[in-house]
Amino acid sequence: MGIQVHGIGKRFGDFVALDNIDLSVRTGALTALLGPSGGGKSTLLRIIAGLERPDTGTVEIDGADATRLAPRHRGVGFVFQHYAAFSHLSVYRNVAFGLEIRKRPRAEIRERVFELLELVHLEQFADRLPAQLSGGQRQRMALARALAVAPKVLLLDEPFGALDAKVRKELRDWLRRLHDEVHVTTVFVTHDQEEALEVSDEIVVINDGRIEQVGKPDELYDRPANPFVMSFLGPVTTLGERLIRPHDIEVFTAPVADGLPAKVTRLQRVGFEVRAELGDTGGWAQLTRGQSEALNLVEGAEVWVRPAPGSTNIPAPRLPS
Ligand SMILES: Nc1ncnc2c1ncn2[C@@H]1O[C@H](COP(=O)(O)OP(=O)(O)OP(=O)(O)O)[C@@H](O)[C@H]1O
Repeated sequence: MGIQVHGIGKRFGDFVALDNIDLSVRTGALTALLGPSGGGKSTLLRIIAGLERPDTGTVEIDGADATRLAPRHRGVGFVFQHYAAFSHLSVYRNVAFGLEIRKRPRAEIRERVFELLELVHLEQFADRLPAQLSGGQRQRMALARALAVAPKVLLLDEPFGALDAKVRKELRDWLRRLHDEVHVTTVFVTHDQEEALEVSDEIVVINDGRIEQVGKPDELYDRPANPFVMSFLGPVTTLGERLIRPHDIEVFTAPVADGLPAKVTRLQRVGFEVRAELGDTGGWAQLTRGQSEALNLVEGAEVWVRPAPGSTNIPAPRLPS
């Protein structure tokens, strides 16, 4: 069940936005569509929502073919980055809106709206206007409104994208807890790898209109399918012919088995970490301040470097010549 996407293709003129996408989203899971800007994440989400028509392929929601259904008949709730609230209606009425147009009994609406406002911690703001809320509170109201009509699927397009870093972080922790309470199948778009790694059950990496990899956050981190996925999830460098994370490079001041000789061409302290540029290898190692001090590292030092045991490293892509 959940969401099944088969053979979805979408062009805008000559530009291929989505190229034959197959994807299965698990019921009840929180799934992130992660990738760089312009990769096709929003287009895929909008096709699932019914806001955009695919050129080819099908969308199945909860076991039923939804490809030709209008958005309101798909049982989906959605929230966008810049949420458009009804500015003249109270928070209560904004959340109640979908239930009112469905002509639900007044007492039922009241009960449901207060249940939702409690869920998003806005019960004391029921009578305020949206303009009297902070950005984070408005996005929580948007989520309550999307959940009001008990959607089978919740679709979120960068819902916290417009907010500052601290509020974003609070909201994503909160989204995770909310999801653990309501368990509605949720797909959210983000270009922020930390957000995806922290919050989601499953991540779909999308780039250039194609899916690069699908997996749980740990699977993607530990076993990236290719250099793109590995470098999109965080900093990478090279060691010999391998692509590796800089904190997975071990540094020694005497020769070690399998160690590559290198010279520290630059030492840069950045907060709690020290970056050691390894001139002749072209890479760099990330150490803690304590590690760097214990090794007495200085610029110009001769060192030996090797991948830490158990670290993830994959063949480095060849640079175009
Ligand atoms: N209506 C449209 N007309 C023409 N091109 C479009 C249209 N919608 C999207 N595109 C193009 O399709 C590509 C994919 O866009 P999409 O918004 O899906 O990417 P995205 O991965 O969500 O990126 P972002 O994070 O920047 O929103 C982009 O190059 C975009 O310019």
